[in-house]
Amino acid sequence: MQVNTTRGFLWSDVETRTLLNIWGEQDIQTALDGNFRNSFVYRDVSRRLGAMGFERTPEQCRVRIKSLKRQYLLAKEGNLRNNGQYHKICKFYDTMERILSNRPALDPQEFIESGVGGEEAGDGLEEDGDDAQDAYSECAGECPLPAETEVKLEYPTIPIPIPVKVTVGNNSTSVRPQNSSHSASSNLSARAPKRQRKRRANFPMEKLMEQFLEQSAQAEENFYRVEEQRLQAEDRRREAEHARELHMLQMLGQMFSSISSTSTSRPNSATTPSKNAPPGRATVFATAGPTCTRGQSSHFRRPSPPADCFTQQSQLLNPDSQPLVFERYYSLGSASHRGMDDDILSLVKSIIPPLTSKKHKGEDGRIGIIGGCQDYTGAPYFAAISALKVGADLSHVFCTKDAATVIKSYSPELIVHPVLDSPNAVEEIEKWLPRLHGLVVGPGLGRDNHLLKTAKEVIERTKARDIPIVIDADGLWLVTQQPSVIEGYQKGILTPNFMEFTRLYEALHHEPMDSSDPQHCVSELSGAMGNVTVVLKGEQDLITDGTKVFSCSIEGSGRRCGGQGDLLSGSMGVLAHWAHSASAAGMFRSVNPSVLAAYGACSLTRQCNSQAFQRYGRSTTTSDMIQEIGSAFKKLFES
Ligand SMILES: NC(=O)C1=CN([C@@H]2O[C@H](COP(=O)(O)OP(=O)(O)OC[C@H]3O[C@@H](n4cnc5c(N)ncnc54)[C@H](OP(=O)(O)O)[C@@H]3O)[C@@H](O)[C@H]2O)[C@@H](O)CC1
Ligand SMILES: Nc1ncnc2c1ncn2[C@@H]1O[C@H](COP(=O)(O)OP(=O)(O)OP(=O)(O)O)[C@@H](O)[C@H]1O
Repeated sequence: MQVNTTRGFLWSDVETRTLLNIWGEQDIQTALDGNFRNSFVYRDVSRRLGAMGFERTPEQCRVRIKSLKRQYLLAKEGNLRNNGQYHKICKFYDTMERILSNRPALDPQEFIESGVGGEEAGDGLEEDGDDAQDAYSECAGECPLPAETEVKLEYPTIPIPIPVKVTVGNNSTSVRPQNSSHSASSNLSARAPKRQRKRRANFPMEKLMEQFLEQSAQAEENFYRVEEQRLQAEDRRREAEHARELHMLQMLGQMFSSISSTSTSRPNSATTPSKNAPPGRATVFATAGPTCTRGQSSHFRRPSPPADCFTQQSQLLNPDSQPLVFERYYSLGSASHRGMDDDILSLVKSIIPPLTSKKHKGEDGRIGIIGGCQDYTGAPYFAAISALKVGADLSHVFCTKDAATVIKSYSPELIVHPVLDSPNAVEEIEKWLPRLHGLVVGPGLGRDNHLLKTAKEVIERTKARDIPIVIDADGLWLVTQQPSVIEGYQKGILTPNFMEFTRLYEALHHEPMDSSDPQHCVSELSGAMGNVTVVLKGEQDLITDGTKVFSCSIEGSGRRCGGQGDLLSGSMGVLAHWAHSASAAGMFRSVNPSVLAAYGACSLTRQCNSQAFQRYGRSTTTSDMIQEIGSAFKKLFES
C-alpha cells in the first residue's frame, strides 16, 4: 500500500493524478452523468482511492474534483492553450481534457460567466450531479468551506441580483444584476445571449480570469493553512491524551507488581502446576464460577512473576505468556476472579467498534442466518434480531418459502430471503456472501436432508471467503453427520448444548463421553475438530479452541426457556466479525478471536437472562431477554 504523504487537505500531484484516474473511469463518469445526488459515487471514488493507499473522505474527493474542474474550465475558456499559459492555471489540463471531452459538453462560457458576473445564473448551466448538489447545499443554507466561499460564485442556480464591478486596467466593466423578473433588457439578453457573451470574452476575459484565479488561489491557500493548523492541534491533543493514558498504566503497573510480589512470596498450592494433570489436557481458566475457587485438578496453574502493567499487557498480547496473566488472578484468591473476568471482558470491549457519524450503513456488520423452516420460525428470528440489537447494521435471514412471511411478520427490521428450499438455493445465497461479515448456520434449520445439503454447500462457500461462521442447533446435526464441513476452520465456532455436544463427541470419538470431566471433553472435541472453537453451553459455558478452556459463569438465572441459544448464536455472529476484524488490525494477538467472541456472547446472553429474570421471573421468555440486550451490552462492555 502506498503511503499517503499528504496530510489534511493538501493534495500531492501523485494523489491528484490517482484521483483523476479513478474519477475518469467510465463507470464513475456514467454514474455522475445526470445524477443529481452523487454522494454515493464519491463514496466509491474515496473507497477506490483508499485502495490505492490514499485516505480521503468522499467530500474531500468531491471538493478536489470540483476545484480541478474549475481550473480546467478557466484555462479552457481563456484560450490559454494557444499561448502556453493553460498549464499554469490547470496543471492537469490534459488529463481533464481527456476525461471531460468524453462527457456531455460543458459550456465553460456560461459556467464562468455566471460565476463571475452573476448573469444568466441558472440559465442552462450544464451541471453534473456535484454542481447541482452544491447549489442545493447553498440554497439549503449549508455553511460552505472557507475556500469554497469564493468558488460558490461559479455555481449559482438562482439569479442573485448582486452587481459586481470588476476593474481591469483602466477599463471598468460594470455587470448589472439580473433575475427572472427582469424586463426589457433582460428579455433582450435572453434573446441574444451568445452575442453578449462573445463581446465580453474578448480582451478583458483573460485578465478577468487571472484576477479571479489569484483570489481563488489565495483563498484556497488560506484555507489549507488553517486546516493544517487545525490538524496539528488535533495531533498534539491526541499525543497528550496518549501520554496521560500511559502514565495511568504505569501507575497501575506499579500497584499490580507490589500486590503480586506479596502474593507470590506466599506458598500457594494454587499457583503450582498440578502434578496429577493428565498430559495433553488444556489449561482451564474459570472466570467467576465456583470451579475457580475449588481448585479442581483440571485447573492447572503456573506461578506468575512480578510484573509491571506493561509486562502484563504484553503477556496478554503474547500467546506464550498469557496463561501467566490469568494465573495471577488465581494466586490472588477468589476475590480477584472478578478481575480475570474483567480482563477478558476488557478485551471484548476493545473489539467493539466505536459509533461515529463517519460510518455508513453496513460497516458495523451484515450478518446472515441460515435457518427457518415450516416448523421453526422463532429461532432464526431470535438469532437475527439479536444480531441487530447487539450492533450489526443489517441482518439477513435465508429461510424456506413458507417460513419467510411468518418471519417477516415478526419484524420489519429483518431482511428475509425465501430461498432455502429453492432449486438454486446455494447460488441465491452465495450472491449475498460477498456482502456478509458473519454467518450463523442452524437456528430453526430443521433436519430435512435437502436443506442440510444446501447448508453444507453454503458453509463451504463461506469458508472460501474467510467469513466467520457460527454453527448452532440443526447446523450441529449436520456437523455430527459430516464433521469435515467445518474441521480446521479457525473462524468457525460450534455452540452445542449438552445434548448436541454428546452427539458430536460420540460421532467423533466413537465412544461414550465421560461427562464427569466436561472441560477435558470439550477440549478433546475441539482438538479432534482441528481446533475449531467449541462452546459447550450449560451451567457454566466452557469455551475452547483446544489449547485453553475458558469458563463463563456470569450469573444467569434458573429460567431455561427455548430460544436462548439463538440469542447466543446471533450475538456471536456479530462479535465474531468484530473480533476477527480487530485481530486482523493487530489490536490483539494472544487470544483466539473466535474464543473472545464466544466469551463475549456467552456473557451477554447470561446477563440478558439475569436482567430479564429480575423483571419477569418465571414468566421470562427469550423475547424478554432480547429486550435486555441493549442495557446488558452497555453494562458489560460500555461501562
Ligand atoms: N421458537 C423456536 O422456533 C425455537 C426453535 N428451536 C429450534 O428447534 C430445533 C431443534 O432444536 P432442539 O434443541 O429442540 O433439538 P435437539 O438438539 O434434538 O434437542 C432436543 C432434546 O434434547 C434434549 N436436550 C436439549 N438440551 C439439553 C440439555 N442441555 N441437556 C440435556 N438434554 C437436552 C431434550 O430432551 P428431553 O429432555 O426432552 O428428553 C430436548 O427435547 C432447532 O432448529 C432449534 O433451532 C430452538 O432454538 C428453540 C426455539
Ligand atoms: N444451567 C444454566 N445456567 C445458566 N445459564 C445457562 C444454563 N444453561 C444454559 N445457559 C445459558 O443459556 C444460553 C443458551 O443455552 P441453551 O443450553 O439454552 O442453548 P440451546 O438449548 O441450544 O437453546 P435453544 O433453546 O435456543 O435451542 C447459553 O449461553 C448459556 O449461557
